[in-house]
Amino acid sequence: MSQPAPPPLVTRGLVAGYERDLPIVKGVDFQIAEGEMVAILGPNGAGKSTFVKAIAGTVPVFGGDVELVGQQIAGLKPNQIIRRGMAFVPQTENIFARLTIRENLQLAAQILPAGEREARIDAMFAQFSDLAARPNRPAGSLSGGQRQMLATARALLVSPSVLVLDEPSAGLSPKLVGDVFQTLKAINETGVTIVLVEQNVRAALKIVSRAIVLVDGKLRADMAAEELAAHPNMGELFLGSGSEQEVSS
Ligand SMILES: Nc1ncnc2c1ncn2[C@@H]1O[C@H](COP(=O)(O)OP(=O)(O)OP(=O)(O)O)[C@@H](O)[C@H]1O
Repeated sequence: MSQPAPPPLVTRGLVAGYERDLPIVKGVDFQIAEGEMVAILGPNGAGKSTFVKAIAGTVPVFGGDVELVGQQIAGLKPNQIIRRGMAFVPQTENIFARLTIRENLQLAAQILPAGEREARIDAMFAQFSDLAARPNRPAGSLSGGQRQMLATARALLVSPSVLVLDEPSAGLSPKLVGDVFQTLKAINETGVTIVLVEQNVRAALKIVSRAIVLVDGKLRADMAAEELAAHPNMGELFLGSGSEQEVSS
């Protein structure tokens, strides 16, 4: 009998932060199945961004494992992680404002073999019609939603199997949040596994199938999106008050 394929992304006891003696992420176990879309939720300062940055290799990992399709990636550099199939869209500084849309995509495409770059850029223009409409426009002149689309297109250029986004809706109007989330849902439906950090809890729970809640760097809940949305103690879950027990479905 053949072995089942390893999950796209797993963390085991992940400890990470900015100083070794002051960890922000304090031993988080997380797993996502192929094709799943999962939100990382929690109060301000809970360590959500630090968690995904550690997975993406932009914040130091001090302990535990991160596995991408069964391969250990903790401690690798961001570019090595991208080459193994995981792309990360940071919350800020995710595009080059002074460069045009096309130049932004060309820069991201440098990681690909030369012969594949133009075809992948064309594929992104086919997928993101707003970007294709004016490819020579400076990225700095785009609206917040379009910038987020450009940052996402830069990440998708490398055909990742896992896409990780840090607060893709930050700073956007409710209408644009809806547009960005629908685009992410459509990307997920093409088979890309997605992990996203979100503050916009209600909107996020409408597009993901599952969510985890981090409080003070620890896993507080891991449950189906519908169940979390209907949870009678959602406020308590997010504040981390009440029982110190992990809440399970
Ligand atoms: N570059 C940094 N250097 C040192 N500490 C940092 C740095 N970035 C974040 N922190 C600290 O790490 C903790 C967790 O921050 P993090 O941004 O991961 O939380 P978060 O859950 O994403 O919060 P928010 O929703 O407010 O963005 C906070 O106490 C924060 O001050």
